[in-house]
Amino acid sequence: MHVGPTNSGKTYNALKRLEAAKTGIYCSPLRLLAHEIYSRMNNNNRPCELITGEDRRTSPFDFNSPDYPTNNMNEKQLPIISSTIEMANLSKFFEVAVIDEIQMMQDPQRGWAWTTALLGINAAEVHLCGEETTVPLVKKLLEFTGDEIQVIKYERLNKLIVSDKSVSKDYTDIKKGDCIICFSRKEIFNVAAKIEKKTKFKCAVIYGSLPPENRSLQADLFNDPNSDYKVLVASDAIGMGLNLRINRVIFQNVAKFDGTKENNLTISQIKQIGGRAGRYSLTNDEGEVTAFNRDHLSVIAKSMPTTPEPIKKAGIFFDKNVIERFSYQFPENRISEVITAFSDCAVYSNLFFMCNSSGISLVAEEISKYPLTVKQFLLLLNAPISYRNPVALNIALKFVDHISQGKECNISNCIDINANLSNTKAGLQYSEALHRSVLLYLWLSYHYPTIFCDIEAVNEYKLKLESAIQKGLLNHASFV
Ligand SMILES: Nc1ncnc2c1ncn2[C@@H]1O[C@H](COP(=O)(O)OP(=O)(O)OP(=O)(O)O)[C@@H](O)[C@H]1O
Repeated sequence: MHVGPTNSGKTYNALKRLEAAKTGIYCSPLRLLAHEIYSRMNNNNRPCELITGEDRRTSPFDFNSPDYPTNNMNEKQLPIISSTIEMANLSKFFEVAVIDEIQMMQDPQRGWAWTTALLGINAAEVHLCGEETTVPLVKKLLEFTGDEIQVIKYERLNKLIVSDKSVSKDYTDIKKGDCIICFSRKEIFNVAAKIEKKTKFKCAVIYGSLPPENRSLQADLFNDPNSDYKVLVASDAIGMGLNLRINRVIFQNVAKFDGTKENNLTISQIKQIGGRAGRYSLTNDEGEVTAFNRDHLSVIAKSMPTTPEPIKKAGIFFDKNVIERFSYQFPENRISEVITAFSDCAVYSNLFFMCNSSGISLVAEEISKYPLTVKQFLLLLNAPISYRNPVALNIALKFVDHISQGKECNISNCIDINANLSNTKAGLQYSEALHRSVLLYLWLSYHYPTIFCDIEAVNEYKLKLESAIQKGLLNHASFV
């Protein structure tokens, strides 16, 4: 286990070991990070394949070519795999597996994917990277599997300091390399517009519902020393995966609205977000963390040196095959009812918790209106369907309709791909919803290749959407 604070080289060292292995897999928390490792490995002459829900790519090397990469024994290297955690191959044997951000086992929605990989991956050496708070739980779980564990502790590569004074609320103290952390899309655009008005800097923006491709483009704008985008305004979506040239993190707030109420940020969240300042290899200066509000700053100052409580439980989720067998016993009930009953009745040890199935229940409710087989129904419950966004949900249901009828689905059957994509606030939101639909189409194409076979048009449209979203983001000053 490689444990330590953010920016301490945990993943870097685990990946060095993976690169040298004969066979191996990297399990990523994010699609974009899986892509980054895929590109980085192949650029380092280490053949690598990519497997995510939406994308599969072979290594760019030709095995029969004399230039095919070899190891120091002059043997041709088998490709390693870079995969998203949910897609991790649990049946193949690997010499080395790397599971990144292992503390995500405690995530209420996706935690099950880390627990399943930890307990199920078939490798001689498994490298877990993440927070030290996960060590006691991992040790307990490994008592059941009989694995040996070695814990390697890391220190931050760059110094990180907490400012002794807060930043002026009128934004006049904003400097190049600052990153302001806000907790809603609306607030991000408001703050970015004010900073652009009060200072000479332009702002790049990053938030959770932005497609990863656009997050990456915004990160490039901010990282490029020759661009005017010297300031970043972002949500906590920057906590994982992106390498950013941030010198100073400024918290706009230390509480986050969850849809019903405001929750104070946890110590672990404050450390993870604050730790993004002063990323080693991008900025060699020390990082700094501060806030606009003095009370917020004292919360941050208390949190940064504090060790968070160890995590106590790992997420689990039901197995599709079990639900399928269950559902045959209750032919009178809808599958959504079977799932709810299963979640309510499941008994498990206190080392685990059942991941939140409310999103799945909403999707189940919507798709139960279509004549699907049990297998189709259960597969769709795992699909990335955006049930909260009416535009994306409506398109998803058109896809479901095609599946239920076994009818070929061209993207233009479900989306007007020739319609203008505007760069207004509403236009940006609309393009973001369409992008989610396109990703769903690609996800479905791997499960129903004869129904969702319009791949070339979809990939072309995906690029068009990313370009429209980028234009919308550059126009953010007009949103407020
Ligand atoms: N020995 C090294 N030589 C060169 N660069 C390094 C070295 N160790 C780490 N880095 C670079 O420092 C940065 C942070 O490293 P890494 O991503 O491994 O940190 P981490 O501890 O996994 O942090 P996080 O949890 O925030 O991802 C990366 O850009 C990485 O490439």
